[in-house]
Amino acid sequence: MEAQALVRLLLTLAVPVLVLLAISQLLDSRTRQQRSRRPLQTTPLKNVVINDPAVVRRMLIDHADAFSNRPKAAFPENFGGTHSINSVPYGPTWRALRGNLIAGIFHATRLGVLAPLQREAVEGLVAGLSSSITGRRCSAEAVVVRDHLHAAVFTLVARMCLGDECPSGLNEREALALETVATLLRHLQPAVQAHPPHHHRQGQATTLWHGAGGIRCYVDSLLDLHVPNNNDDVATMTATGSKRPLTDREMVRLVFEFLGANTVSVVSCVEWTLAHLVIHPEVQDKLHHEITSGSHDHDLISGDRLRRLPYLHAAILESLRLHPPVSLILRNVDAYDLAVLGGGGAPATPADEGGTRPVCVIINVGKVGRDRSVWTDPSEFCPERFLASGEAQGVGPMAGPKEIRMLPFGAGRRYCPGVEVAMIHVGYFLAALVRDFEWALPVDGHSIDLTEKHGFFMLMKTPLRARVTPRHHVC
Ligand code: HEM
Repeated sequence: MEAQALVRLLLTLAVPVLVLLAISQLLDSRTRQQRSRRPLQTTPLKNVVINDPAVVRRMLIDHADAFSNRPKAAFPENFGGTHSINSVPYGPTWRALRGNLIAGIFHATRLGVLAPLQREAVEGLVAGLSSSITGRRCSAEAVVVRDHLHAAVFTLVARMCLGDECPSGLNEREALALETVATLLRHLQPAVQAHPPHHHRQGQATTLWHGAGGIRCYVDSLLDLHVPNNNDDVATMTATGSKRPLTDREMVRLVFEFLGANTVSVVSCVEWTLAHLVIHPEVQDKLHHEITSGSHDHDLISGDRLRRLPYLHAAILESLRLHPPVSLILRNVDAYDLAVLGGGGAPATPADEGGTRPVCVIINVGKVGRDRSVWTDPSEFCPERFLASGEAQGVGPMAGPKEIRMLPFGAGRRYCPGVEVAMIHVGYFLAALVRDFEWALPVDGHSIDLTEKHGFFMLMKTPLRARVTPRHHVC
């Protein structure tokens, strides 16, 4: 069966399966409720919140060895003992999985190959938004942009993950259905493991999982990957002993991580930035001027052109400073290591003297970005601070080794491996949305609600509603 047909079939199947899943979830949650009445047997982990940028830098960068693991409690779902890059303990397996993502998929030399997929996703977003505006009853009606954005970003990410035969131009429903299929895969893991589809092993992949147009997708890289059997040799980070391919269950978990980490974080950042552009029309005008001056439409969708848009870059950084999509950074450390750095308060003895006790360090990324001792008027949205002669000239998305002023992508060994691709994707989507549409407050008197909704990702509590007017004929 052709890959495209297979994906369409999956999308069609998703609806009835969803109903079944909802029922099983309901039954499941009842069982969980019953179980939750029993007392918990686990010892609670002590939480220590640290938001001082200087201490954060000492921990994550100077003492990276001791601060390279996340607490297990942060990953409560039972994935059958498998790990994502996020959850795997620091060691050779982590290095193999992370190295595969960075070198195999996100390497600078490979990012250019993604340009056609990125262009299609951006064009799909503009077309979708245009047709929803055309369908409005009156021109003053406000549009909720998040669903459009989510569909466009997810389509792009699904194609990076599953291959370029994954259909482009998914509408919101299809994107949601495909995402549901990914979620279902997670739920169906036991069945997948009982009947592993070995036909996709050793280069005999199904067309769905292999891109035919020269774009090596994430699943291809996972099929070829071998991970060490032993993840314990942290001292040398070399795998002693043999290597093995990933199990299907492990692949499902990694695919699920790729789809999730790649989508919502980018949607969140674009939506927050647009919200500030609605509140600050003068910033939007400046941005529009930068994006359109001296460019033809197609110039926009190129990495080269994006790099020559400093004000766009500054607006994205300012948005990430104020509203980091991943708002908490967690580390599992020994109380002694923390006490040595002056955190946690309680005196501790080294682990080898029997005094070990794990502590969960929580870094609030938003608080670091709004620290009054570091930023002038920290709550103000002011992209100019990141331009030449601004107070944050030279500050980028990655936390610097000498000083941390903000850390939207984390710091130290476990910093976000998607930082470059995320900045490119946010830039592409924002540039197209500002180039083609004017964003304004709704005329029905609603203002923009900047309340944050905290979860694994930090989104706007009330999705952005704005009056969106095409700047020219964009369909
Ligand atoms: C605006 C977009 C994004 C933001 C703000 C963001 C932020 C973060 C943050 C704060 C962390 C934790 C870092 C730490 O603990 O020090 C993280 C980890 C991670 N992110 Fe992202 N991320 C974004 C996009 C992406 C993308 C596009 C991917 C691609 C798959 C990705 C994959 C990951 C992975 C795999 C980890 C775990 C890394 C490890 O433990 O070694 N992220 N991200």
